[in-house]
Amino acid sequence: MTAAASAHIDPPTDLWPAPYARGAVDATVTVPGSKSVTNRALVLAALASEPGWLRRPLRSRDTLLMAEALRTLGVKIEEGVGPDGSGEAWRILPSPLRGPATVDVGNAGTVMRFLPPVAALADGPVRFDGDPRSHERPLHGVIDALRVLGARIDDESRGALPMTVHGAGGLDGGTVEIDASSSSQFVSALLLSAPRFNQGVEVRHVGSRLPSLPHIRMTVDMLRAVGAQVDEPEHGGAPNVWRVTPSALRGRDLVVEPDLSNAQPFLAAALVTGGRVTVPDWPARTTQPGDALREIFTEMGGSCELTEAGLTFTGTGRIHGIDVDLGEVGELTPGIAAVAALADSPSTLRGVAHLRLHETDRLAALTKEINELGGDVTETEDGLHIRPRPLHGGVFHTYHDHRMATAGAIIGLAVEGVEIEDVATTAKTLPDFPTMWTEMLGA
Ligand SMILES: O=C(O)C1=C[C@@H](OP(=O)(O)O)[C@@H](O)[C@H](O)C1
Ligand SMILES: C=C(OP(=O)(O)O)C(=O)O
Repeated sequence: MTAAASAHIDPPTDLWPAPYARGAVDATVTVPGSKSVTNRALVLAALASEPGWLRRPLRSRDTLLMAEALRTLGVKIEEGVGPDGSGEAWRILPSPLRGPATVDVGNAGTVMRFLPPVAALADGPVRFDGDPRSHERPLHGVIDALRVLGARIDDESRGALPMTVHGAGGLDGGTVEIDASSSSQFVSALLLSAPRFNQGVEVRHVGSRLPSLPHIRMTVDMLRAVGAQVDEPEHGGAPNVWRVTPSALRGRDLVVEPDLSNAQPFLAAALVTGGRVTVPDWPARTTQPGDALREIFTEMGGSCELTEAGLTFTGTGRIHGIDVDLGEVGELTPGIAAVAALADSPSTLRGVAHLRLHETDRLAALTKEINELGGDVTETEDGLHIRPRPLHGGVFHTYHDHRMATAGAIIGLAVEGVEIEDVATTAKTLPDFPTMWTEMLGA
């Protein structure tokens, strides 16, 4: 091989000029289904004792990886229209779970955490691997707990991917203590499969903070909706113990709610441009953390109204800073940080130390990228301090993080010349983002 042929050549950087808003947006934006609901529903349907339907599922990298992994384990997932003939749907036909199998988790926290307990129920080895970042994201809570509950796992990297779960056709289950302070998904993962464990499960969180409680509530609600019995005694006002009784699960006909965290950049556009955006089908009641945007973005200067048409969010063009604990709604942090960088007063975002272990180290990435556009952001122990300053154009790097890309697009609305690196990374949860964004702006 010649020196030139062996030299490492960086691929050309893919830059997307973020559209600058010349006026107030006025748009209705239909947001695809929730990632968190779709992937929980797929797992529960795969573990059920009868077929189920999933209508308006999200079709994005994370959910297609989940569907593909379940197919590899023997579950049939067919394309179809829902039983009432409306909308696109998946029909899920559970079958005995089989190994050997190989699961690609990509960089999906839901796939890498929710599927190892399912694999323990398969009748052979299941190998898990994914993107380089998946090797760095914490998984010890799931691995250690599954071992206590009776599973055999080879994790050559000790507590991380890649690993092999040696499915034995069933799992004892029982009582386990875990530290879920680095990810709520450890708790959700164990609860979702627990009705199929011989003794069910009792999970006790023993760590310091427990992030993303609404996502654990989503798990509990969705389990109950398919007939599982879940008890969650409260401790100091919040649950820290969950008990799931062994039982058969019903097949469900579920219409997936729009992804309210993916609605965030569009609502932010109303706030930033002093415009108006309506998101149809905004649920009146939901466990999705994105529902907190109604309160957070209102405090930051807008107003919202929930009607038959959906949620209409209206901005005034003035954005105020905010001091807020985002521990329960961590995945909203990049979008809130982007809006905060454009505000008329400083912001402090707290309670999100665990974001250092998300798709990328989000606290470091937001600090670096906003500061490179002229901003003044500092990392704190558990969040960000953002002092707004006039920003200028430049490249906004995204680190394979969909929410970094949408955060950069929000800033680009108000700052001319922002270019988003690898906007295609939004395909993790919202493949049509660039088109939806330009359509919202009337381009
Ligand atoms: O269970 C879920 O669907 C999720 C839980 C949260 O994870 P962490 O608790 O790891 O933050 C959230 O950030 C992620 O986007 C989705
Ligand atoms: C943290 C996120 O994803 P994951 O499910 O991969 O943890 C996210 O979507 O913001």
